[in-house]
Amino acid sequence: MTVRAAAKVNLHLGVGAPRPDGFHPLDTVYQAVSLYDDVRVRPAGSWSLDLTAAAHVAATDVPLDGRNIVTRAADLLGVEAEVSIHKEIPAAGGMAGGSADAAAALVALDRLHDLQTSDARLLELAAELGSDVPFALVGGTARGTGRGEQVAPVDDAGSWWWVVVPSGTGLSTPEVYARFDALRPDAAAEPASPDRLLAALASGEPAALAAALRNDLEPAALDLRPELRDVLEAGEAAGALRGLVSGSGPTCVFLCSDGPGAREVAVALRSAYDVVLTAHGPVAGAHVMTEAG
Ligand SMILES: C[C@](O)(CO)[C@H](O)COP(=O)(O)OP(=O)(O)OC[C@H]1O[C@@H](n2ccc(N)nc2=O)[C@H](O)[C@@H]1O
Ligand SMILES: Nc1ncnc2c1ncn2[C@@H]1O[C@H](COP(=O)(O)OP(=O)(O)OP(=O)(O)O)[C@@H](O)[C@H]1O
Repeated sequence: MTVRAAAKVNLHLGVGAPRPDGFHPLDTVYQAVSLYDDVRVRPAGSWSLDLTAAAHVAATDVPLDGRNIVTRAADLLGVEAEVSIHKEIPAAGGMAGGSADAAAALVALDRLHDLQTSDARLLELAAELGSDVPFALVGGTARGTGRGEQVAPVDDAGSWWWVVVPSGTGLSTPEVYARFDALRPDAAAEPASPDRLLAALASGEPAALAAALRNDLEPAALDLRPELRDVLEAGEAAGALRGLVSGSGPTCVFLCSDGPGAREVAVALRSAYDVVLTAHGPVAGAHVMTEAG
């Protein structure tokens, strides 16, 4: 059986001052977009894991041992399987590729072994694996609070088009949060609320959404990777409504007016950047693709 899970973009990422446990309080709005990883599981008496990746994914740094988040998901469920991951989501790119794999693995292994884990328990296990993993289960467009793991769907009247420019080299999420702390020693305890973004989503208007996009981690990602400013400028010069660093970066995403608009921006950016993808959102959370006998 194969379970598919989508990448995410944070449309709003409000970040507060670090909590005593080191995590940052978030008020974020996630959107699942149409770049997918697939996790295929087969019955087996022992554990095995292999990985393939689309040409645009630099997956050589993804560990295949007990550190892989899919192995950790199987450990939580206490099951064995023969598992293959196929990645189309940029690795360490700020689009929650590892989190998508974890969510897909939870669903796939639960089904394979007929564990009948409740949705509430799957969400708890997801939160143990990582802050972004519960959203990867749920998909669509959702608000995330706590450290990002408490997710609730929000009204989204639009169908939104994105151009995605991954970077050859990933950024470490803890490093980006540490740079946020260094740049913002005065950060308020409470993260910024997404009210304006939520109103824009409900309007369905691309120009309103473009004006409301916000990522508090963007200055930290740009400080670590100044060249991303050029990427953002190039996308906006090519006609995107707005460019934004995705989550902790370094992937840059560009909101466009519609599908043809996104294709036009993508064509223009391909003259300067090796990998330029288009995607739309919102799309579904982790879901079963095939049930092989
Ligand atoms: C940047 C985002 O992708 C935005 O959605 C997420 O906040 C990151 O989520 P994630 O990759 O699932 O992160 P986790 O695996 O939970 O945490 C990795 C590390 O990121 C930092 N971290 C993560 C989430 C959070 N709310 N505050 C943090 O400071 C911590 O240093 C933590 O040790
Ligand atoms: N299945 C997996 N796929 C990708 N990375 C994994 C996986 N398992 C463990 N990792 C490790 O997690 C790190 C972050 O990978 P991931 O692709 O989830 O980052 P990300 O897209 O920046 O995530 P986020 O947006 O949640 O910060 C990688 O550098 C890798 O070492």
